[in-house]
Order: sequence, then C-alpha cells, then structure tokens
Amino acid sequence: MNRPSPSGKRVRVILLTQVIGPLDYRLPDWMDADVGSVVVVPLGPRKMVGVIWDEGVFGDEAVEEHRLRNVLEVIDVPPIKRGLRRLVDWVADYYLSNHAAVLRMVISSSAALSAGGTVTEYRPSGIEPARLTPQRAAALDSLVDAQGLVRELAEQAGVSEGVIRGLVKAGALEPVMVSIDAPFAAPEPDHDHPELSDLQEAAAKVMRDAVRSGGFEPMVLDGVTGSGKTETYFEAVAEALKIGKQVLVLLPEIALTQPFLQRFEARFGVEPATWHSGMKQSQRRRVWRGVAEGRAQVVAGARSALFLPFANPGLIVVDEAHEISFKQEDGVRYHARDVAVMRGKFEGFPVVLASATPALESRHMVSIGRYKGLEIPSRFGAAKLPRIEAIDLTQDQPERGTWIAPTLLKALEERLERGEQSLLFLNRRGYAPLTLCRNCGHRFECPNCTAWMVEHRLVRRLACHHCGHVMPPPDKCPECSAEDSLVPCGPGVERISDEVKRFFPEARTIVATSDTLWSPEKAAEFVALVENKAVDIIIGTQLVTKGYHFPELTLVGIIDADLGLEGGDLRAAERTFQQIAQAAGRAGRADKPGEVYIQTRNPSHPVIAALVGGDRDGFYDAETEQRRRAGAPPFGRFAAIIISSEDEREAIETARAVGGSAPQVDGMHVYGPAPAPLAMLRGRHRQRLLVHALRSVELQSIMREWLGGLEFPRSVRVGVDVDPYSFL
Ligand SMILES: Nc1ncnc2c1ncn2[C@@H]1O[C@H](COP(=O)(O)OP(=O)(O)OP(=O)(O)O)[C@@H](O)[C@H]1O
Ligand SMILES: [Zn+2]
Repeated sequence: MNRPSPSGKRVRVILLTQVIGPLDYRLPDWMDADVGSVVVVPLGPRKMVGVIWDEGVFGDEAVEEHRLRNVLEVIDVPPIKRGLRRLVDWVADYYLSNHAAVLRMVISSSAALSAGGTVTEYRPSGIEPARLTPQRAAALDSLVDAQGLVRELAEQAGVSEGVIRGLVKAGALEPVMVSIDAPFAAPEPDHDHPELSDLQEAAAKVMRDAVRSGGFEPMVLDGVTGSGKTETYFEAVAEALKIGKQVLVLLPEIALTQPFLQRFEARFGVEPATWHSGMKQSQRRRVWRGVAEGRAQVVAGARSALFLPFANPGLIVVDEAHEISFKQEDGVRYHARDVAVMRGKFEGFPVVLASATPALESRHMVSIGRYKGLEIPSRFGAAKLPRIEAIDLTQDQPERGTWIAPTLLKALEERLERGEQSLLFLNRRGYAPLTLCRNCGHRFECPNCTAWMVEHRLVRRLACHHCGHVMPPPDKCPECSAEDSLVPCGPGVERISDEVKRFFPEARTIVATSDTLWSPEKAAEFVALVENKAVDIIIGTQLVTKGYHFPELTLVGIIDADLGLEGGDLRAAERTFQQIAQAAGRAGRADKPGEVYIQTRNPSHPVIAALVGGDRDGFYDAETEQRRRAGAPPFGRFAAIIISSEDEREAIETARAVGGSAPQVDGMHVYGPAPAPLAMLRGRHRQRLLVHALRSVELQSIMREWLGGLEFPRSVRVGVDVDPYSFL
C-alpha cells in the first residue's frame, strides 16, 4: 500500500454511491490533496464525487498498481476534517449503515461543490406568454413571488421542468443572478445581555467554563418548563462566539425555528444561519460553504445539520433533547442526540442536551456520572408551575358524542370570559381516525398499508398517515352502496375544534398540526396570531406542546391522556409523561397562574399520578427500575430487522431464513420473525425480527457478520434499526 509510483501516490476514496465500497485511485503528483479532500474520480465511464479517506479504516483489498486510475480533480472546498471523518466511521459502524450513505449526509449540498459565486434563478416577469395553456397558467399562478432554480420551481408548481423552461423561453419567467456566497452577519455576544436569575447563572457558569476550556463535556440542562433554558444556554453560545468558535443549535421541529430565530436575534443582534430539508440549493450552498470556511458562526438547524463540516466547532446544543423527532426513521437510522454527543467527543467540545423532560437514557447517564447534570428547578421570574388535575372520564362524563368533560368546558368558559387563552391537546391529526359504514360495518383502510384512512374534513379527504394515499370521501359505501351511511369514529383535532365551536360559537379557534403549520412561515403566522390575541382556543397535536411561550395562555386541557399509553411500546409511559408535561408546561408562563386538566379513564395510572402529584423523579426512578429489570435500554440494547417485499411469501421466507441463521450468542436473543404491527406499508409486506442483547455483547459486529453472510433476493429490502424508537 501507498508505494509511491512514478506518477503519484495511492489513495483510498469513499464514493458517494452506496453501490460500491471504497476504491483506490492514484493521486497524481501535481495534484494538491490531503486525507479528507473532496475529489472527482472516474468510475467506469462516469465521474463520481468522493472523499479521500484515512488508511487503515478499511481492509486491504488493494487494486493492482497498473490498474489504478487517476483522481481527476480536487474540488476547491476545505477537506473534511479528521473529527468529522471519525464521526462518519462511527455512525456507519454503530448503525450498521455504510460509509457512502453517511458521507452523503456530510456532502449534503451538491451546489456547494461547484465553483463560482453565482447561480441563475428564475422568477415571474409579469409578462404573459403568447401561448397560455391551462398548465402554464396554473404554474404561473402557483409561482407568484417565487424564485428558484428550474428544478425547484417545477417542484413548487407541480409541473415538469419542461414547462418551466418553456415559460422561461416565452419570457414569463426571468433570470436573476443570485450571489450565493453572501457573507453572514456576525452575532454579537453582548448585544443584549439579559439579567440571569441565580439559578440560571449557576447553570450558565458551568456551561461557559466548559466552552472556554474546550474538550468533550456532555451536559444535560434539565430545567422545568419556562425556566429560561434558552436564555441560559445562550450564555454558552456567547462564550463560544467570544473565543471564535462555531455553534450548532439543533431544533426538533421546523415549526419551532421562527420563534427561536427571533429570540436569537434579540439576544445577538442578527439571525443565525439555518439548515433544514426545505432549503433551496442556493441557500444550502451558502450555508454549507459558510460553515466549512468558518464564516457562518452559528447554525440553527434540523437533525441533518449535525453533519455540516464545521471549520471550528465549539459547542452543540440539542434543544428539546427528549424529542423523538431527533431519531431518523429512514436511510441511515441514527439518533441525532446520540450522534451530537459523539461529535463532541471526536472533535473535543461540550454538548448541551436541554429539556424539561430529559430522555430516561440521558437522565441515567447523569446518574452514573457520565454526563454532567445542570438543573433549573423553578420557572423564571414570578411565574409558577401550573396546577395539574385529573378529570376521571368515568365520573365526569362528556355529553354523548362529545369529548370535552363538563369540568373542562367550564374552565374554557372562564378563560373566554377573562379574555385568556387555552390550549386543547390531542395527538391526532384530522377529523376522525376511522370511518365506517353504519349499514354494513365496512371500514376504510389504506390499500397500501395496514392503517385506517383518516378523515381530514378541512380539505375533504381521507388520508393515510403512513404513505400519503388520499381519496375523496365517497357519498356512498363502496361495499353495500348504502347512501349517507358513513360515520366518523373517535376524535381528531378537527373534530374537537368543531365541538369547541358548538359549545362556544363566539370563540376564535385555531387548529395547529403539521397539516396547518407545515412551513416556517405558517408557523410564524400561527405564533403572531396567538401573540396578538387573535385566538382564544388552540387545538393542537404534539407540535404545539413544545417550546412555545404564550404569556396569555392559562389553561391546558389534555383531551385523551390514555391514547399514548395503549400499545406495548417500550417507551409508551415515558413518552406520554413527556408529552403531557410539555403540553402542561405551556400554561401560566407569565404573571397569570396556569391550570391543567388531564382527561383520563385511569387516574391512578402511574403516569397520571406522577403528573398530578408533580413527582417527576419518582416516576422516572420507577420507570428506570422497570427497564433495568427487563434489560431494556439503557441497560440492554435492541436492534430491529425489518424485511419487506411486495410479495408476502417472499418476505416471510426471507425473514425465516434470517431468523434461522441467527448466531447463538450468550446474552443475545432473537425474537421473531413475525409480521410487523404495520404489516403492510406502501404496498410492501413487512416481517420483523427483534434482537435483544446485553450491553456487553458486541452487537454490531455480530450482526454485521450474520447479515453480511446472507444473500437476499433483489426484490427484498432488509433494514436494520439499531436502538429503535418505533416498534411498528
Ligand atoms: N434571565 C431572563 N431575563 C429575562 N427574561 C427571561 C430570562 N430567562 C427567561 N426569560 C423569559 O422567560 C420565558 C421562558 O423562558 P424559555 O422559553 O427559555 O423557557 P424554557 O426553559 O425554554 O421553557 P420550555 O422548556 O417550556 O420551552 C421567555 O419569555 C424568556 O424570554
Ligand atoms: Zn398507506
């Protein structure tokens, strides 16, 4: 290896395609490149992007010297640094993925690789094309105020790129040269310094010190809802800025970005750079390059921002760190909270996990001394935590066909009279989770998935929440042809909204879910409406339970606390506790006291009792003990293997073969195969195996060897989910 040849040296390159593993190339002498450099290499007749990787990471399948092909080009971007390369190695290894797939999350902007500081985008010119087909007219209608690449506009308008190019030719869209590497305004660490409370200051000091001394230090910032965690960790951000380090703040939800940006700007004078999947190529390039060249100092982003090539990182904050949306459920199935900690470890900086309801795993790490625990036990200023009460639905019954109990109705009425705001929480989108025919009992099921079609009355559709299949609600039953026989079963947020309107016709309501707040702009509109008191009652899913700070909101009603406790999910109790505590945490955050009602059929359930009794620690301790006894995470580990095929027999047979070839290992047990709870998804039949292992078992290498030794039919997909969060 690496014997210098007359014309250059041998380098190993990871290509961005998953089809082929790392390959050796020759780096000609005249080319200036290093380990980590992004390069273009030949692959057959094609050119591919790749990254020069370290020696020794992969086995030694050396291509013979005379068969080596030359690296074609070194791309003019900073090389991927050592710490990030180690992170890629770790993620590929830990999540049983491959390097190419992980590296693609690092080289996440193809535009960033091209030279030149401008791109051509297009926008409506106001000129009507000579030939205005209905398709062109519709496209132009949906592109008012739009600007982007041809591809982006085509996507936005839902037409082919040809239509967009036609409009460009006809002069209806005009080109705009956009400078993509525009500088980033520098956040000022002392722009507007808040006075911290003593409790906040104590936590801030520890974080500031950790940032200043550098080095890996995982911390859990555990502060009750409304304690001012954001203001507190902003002090650590300021410290990083002062010593010239970059900061990443991970947010769980695009809908949270806008309020965050505003608060950041109030504190630091400018908005941070942002990173999420909805960004245009030109924006991605600007941020990617800005981060790599050290010009963008703070990035607020979704979990994918975790793989940005920071030049000089000094801090990662994971806000709302308990959120399960940090777990990626397709492609590389990683958990951003865990990967953030690993990044801090490989690159040597502190990582702050902020939450009012930390994940049980994080709390455990604090208790065994692996993470540092920082607490802010009370709300900021005069605000007190809300009073929480359970409503026993078996006693305090809602009127027939409704879901809000008399006690909660009365509390809503009081808020309306006082001009205060309320939030009703139900974690179910749409109008009703199930529609059936009262004549023959027919239930509407998704043709592609094991799932009911959910009625969305606002948009007049039945929709599958798993594959996106939609259909108009039929006027008669497709089974028995009875007319007007379809009835909705159970409530979703839209139905609760109807119920509220029926009881309080004068109330101004808003439904807040991922259907209504699907973009940062929509989310910002929602926040403005609530802040301006144009809304009396919010009816929302988990989307509105976190992060928001509405001073006039004094009542929270949990419509169905039992919903999340159904099903045998390992984390059902923990998740329900977190969701309700977060929802409850929206009440009474300013000077007016808050009140929370939890509707349940089982008020003595440990989760409900802990919420009502304010005994979070007792609940977590009991839950931790149960996990310990079951050998569940964090005391033991799971990995799921999902085998799917369009052909049910093939899925079953492959799954049996996988199960049959499982190695016998002490401390490891393989359950299944069995049909997954979601037995069909997007037209594929799914079989599931669950591997359970003690922590001492080298789970990854065992599974790699086991699965790597099997051959699968091309039509079968085998997915591995290490540390699964979804058990569907
Ligand atoms: N030191 C401070 N000075 C002035 N205002 C503060 C201070 N600390 C917190 N606040 C204000 O108190 C409110 C609550 O703070 P924040 O939203 O950061 O709480 P949090 O801990 O993130 O709560 P949650 O977990 O519920 O999201 C905000 O309006 C914030 O601006
Ligand atoms: Zn479906």
